[in-house]
Amino acid sequence: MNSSHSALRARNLHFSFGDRPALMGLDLDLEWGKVTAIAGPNGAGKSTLIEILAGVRKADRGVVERNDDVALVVQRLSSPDSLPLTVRDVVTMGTWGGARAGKRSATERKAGVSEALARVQLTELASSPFNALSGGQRQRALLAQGIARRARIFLLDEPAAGLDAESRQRTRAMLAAEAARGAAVACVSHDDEAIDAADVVVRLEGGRRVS
Ligand SMILES: Nc1ncnc2c1ncn2[C@@H]1O[C@H](COP(=O)(O)OP(=O)(O)OP(=O)(O)O)[C@@H](O)[C@H]1O
Repeated sequence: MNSSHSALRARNLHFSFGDRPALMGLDLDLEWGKVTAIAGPNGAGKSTLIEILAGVRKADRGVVERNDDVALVVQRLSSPDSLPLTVRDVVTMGTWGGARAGKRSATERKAGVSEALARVQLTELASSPFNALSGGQRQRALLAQGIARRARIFLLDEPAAGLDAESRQRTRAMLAAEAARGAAVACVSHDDEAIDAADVVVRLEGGRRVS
């Protein structure tokens, strides 16, 4: 296999919490232009996998090869009350780092932030406090942060509960749009609709990939 063809390639991932194995030898490829749903029962290892793919948790064994910047959209993030951030602030943070950040002028960055806000339909809430957003809106703001950074790999840990059907549907449409632009998207999905809508479905059970 030529690894340069996939956006992300993971091989033989192992991870344990103490003596409790969470991932046991998992292989995964994420392809450009595709949405991959990561499905499976509670405790199967989905969140652990997403964190290892994103690089915020290190596998005990195995390798992850990432062929572009990764945007990680986690569950239930909030900003500290002592550091009030607007939605625009959160999206602007996306322009601070990343492989492509340094090459842009301040004007280009501002335009990139506005475009990212528009792509996730949050333009009207740009000046609102991030903590005042609903769970689904926060998720979209973090997605916009990745878009502003021009990340091309999006990893989402979708909460099992707490988002209404309309909100999930909106996020799903936005992820499909990013994939249509060529991004590689992986999303932990709990509902059948999201799993049915994905281009690729990866199922975990007890820390192993079963399909
Ligand atoms: N911080 C932790 N300390 C100890 N064990 C943990 C920790 N986080 C997860 N685990 C265990 O690791 C295994 C995998 O958990 P993980 O959260 O990755 O599963 P999941 O598929 O995302 O579950 P859910 O659908 O409930 O979010 C489970 O057995 C879980 O109990």
